[in-house]
Amino acid sequence: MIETTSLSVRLGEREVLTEVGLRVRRGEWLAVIGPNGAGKSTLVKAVMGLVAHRGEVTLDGRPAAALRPRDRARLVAYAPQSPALPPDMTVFDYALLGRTPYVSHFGRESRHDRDITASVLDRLDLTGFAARRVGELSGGERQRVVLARALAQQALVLLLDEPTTALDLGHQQQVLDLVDRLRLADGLTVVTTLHDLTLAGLYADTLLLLARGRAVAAGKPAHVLTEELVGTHFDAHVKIEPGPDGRPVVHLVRGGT
Ligand SMILES: Nc1ncnc2c1ncn2[C@@H]1O[C@H](COP(=O)(O)OP(=O)(O)OP(=O)(O)O)[C@@H](O)[C@H]1O
Repeated sequence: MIETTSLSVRLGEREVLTEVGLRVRRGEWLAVIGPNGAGKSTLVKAVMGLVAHRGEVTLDGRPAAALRPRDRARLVAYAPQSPALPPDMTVFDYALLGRTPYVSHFGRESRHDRDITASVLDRLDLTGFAARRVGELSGGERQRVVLARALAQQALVLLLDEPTTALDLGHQQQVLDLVDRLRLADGLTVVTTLHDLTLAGLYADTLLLLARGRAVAAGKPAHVLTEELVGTHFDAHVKIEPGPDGRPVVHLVRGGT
C-alpha cells in the first residue's frame, strides 16, 4: 500500500533522510521510532509529498507524485504533530474539514458528511466539545480534534505523527484502540511515529528504527526493541522484557546515564 525506495531529503545544508526504503501492506500498522531529530516527521512528510525529496514514493501502487491532490486526500489522511489550528473555528467545523475531498467544487458538506463527522467526534469523546472554539482547548483535546479531522477523511491510509504525546493514559488507549479497530474492520493501513517505545511495540505489526536519517533496523517489535539497539541509538540504559501479551515492554533503568 505504501512503498518508498531510496527516499532522501535535504533540508537546508543537511541531509535529514538518507535512502530510506519501507513497505507497508494494506491493513498493516508500521510505527516509526527513533531519537529526537532522527527524521521521523520528515519521513512522514515526504510520504505526504509535503517536503521535496529524492527517491520514489508509491501509494496503492501509484507513484505519489502523479496523484492529484483530491485523489491523494481520499487515499491518505495525515495528522501532523502540532498543526496551526484556526482558533475561532468550532471543533465540529474543524473536524468537518476532513470531508473536503468529497465535497464538489462549489458545493457544501452533505448530511452524510456531517453524520460521519459527528460519529467520529463521538468515538473520540469530543461530542461535548463540538461547539467549542478550537483556540479554547487543552493540548490533549486539540490533539484528538486533529485526529478527528483525519479520521473523518475516511482515507485508506492514516499517517499519524506522534498522535498520543499530549494525551493522558486513558485517551492514549482510546485513540490507539480506535485506530486499531478501524484497521481491523476496514483494512486501513496505518503509519505512526511514536516516542513511546512500549506503545509502538504494543500496537504496530512492524517497527522501523531511524537514526540520523537512516533506517537502522526494521521488523517485528521483539526484533527491533532490544536492549542493545535501543541502548545504542537512544543512548539510554533500558531493560526490556515481554509484557502480558508477549510484546516487549521497555523500562528505563534509573541512574543509568
Ligand atoms: N527546515 C529545516 N532546515 C534544516 N534542518 C531541519 C529543518 N527542519 C528540520 N530539520 C532537521 O531535520 C532533522 C529531522 O527532523 P524531524 O522533525 O524529522 O525529526 P524527528 O525524528 O521527527 O524528531 P522529534 O523526535 O524531535 O520530533 C532534525 O535534526 C531537524 O533539526
